[in-house]
Amino acid sequence: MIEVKQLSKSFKDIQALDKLTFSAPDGKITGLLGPNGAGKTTCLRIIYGLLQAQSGEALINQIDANQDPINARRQIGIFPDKFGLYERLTVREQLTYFAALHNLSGDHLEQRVNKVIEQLDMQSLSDRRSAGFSQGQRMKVALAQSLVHDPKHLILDEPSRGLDVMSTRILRDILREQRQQGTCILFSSHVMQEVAALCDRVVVMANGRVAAEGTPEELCEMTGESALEEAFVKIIGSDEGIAA
Ligand SMILES: Nc1ncnc2c1ncn2[C@@H]1O[C@H](COP(=O)(O)OP(=O)(O)OP(=O)(O)O)[C@@H](O)[C@H]1O
Repeated sequence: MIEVKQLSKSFKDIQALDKLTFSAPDGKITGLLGPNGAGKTTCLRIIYGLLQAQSGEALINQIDANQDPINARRQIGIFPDKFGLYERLTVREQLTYFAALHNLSGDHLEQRVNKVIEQLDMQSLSDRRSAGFSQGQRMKVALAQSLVHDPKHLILDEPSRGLDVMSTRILRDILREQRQQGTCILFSSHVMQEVAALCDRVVVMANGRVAAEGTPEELCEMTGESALEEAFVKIIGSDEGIAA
């Protein structure tokens, strides 16, 4: 479970997060939806220990990323916004390298690498170097890399940005599969369709704060709207920076 409690972060005079508080339960997909500049990336970067908050807590399985970023990060798989692949390594070598960074070794490491290759149906790619891979193939490697240490929490920043329809569908299928295995999945988006298609719970952010949270149905009920899109616009007070 990921719990964000009273998290505040400012960059000089910009208050990016203002006592942000929400939680993302295990076995559910939680979407962080907000317009550009709402503070989504700042929040995720604090959770995975790349940024320090000025106050508040970002707890991953009870470990505060602000106090103990290394241990907190061990609990997390990160699907990066840019797929930084090592193009001279084969897929198997790259996955082995990342598994080793997460302290896996020996038979267990080998089993995990084989498992993600199978899970993502990458057998035919596994001994190829990633230079020249298509966008969908690169996405699969990045996703396999985030899952190789079998994390109980998966964090994705704008996951389908730049992906074609096929890659987006593969990504969604894998996220649903991970959810079924009990993984806590948190992703940020400013694309309503993506959130509506995937999320069990939605945390709507604006100006570094939670504007509303609940299931898509609850958000509609709360605002008296039948369409999620209208509910979001009502909650945020504008449709600027949100994509349909
Ligand atoms: N390193 C930084 N230095 C200065 N200001 C920053 C920095 N990072 C973020 N900000 C500011 O903090 C606010 C929140 O930014 P953040 O990137 O978290 O928003 P976001 O919701 O992820 O937006 P987007 O959807 O555009 O990625 C914005 O006003 C942004 O300009």
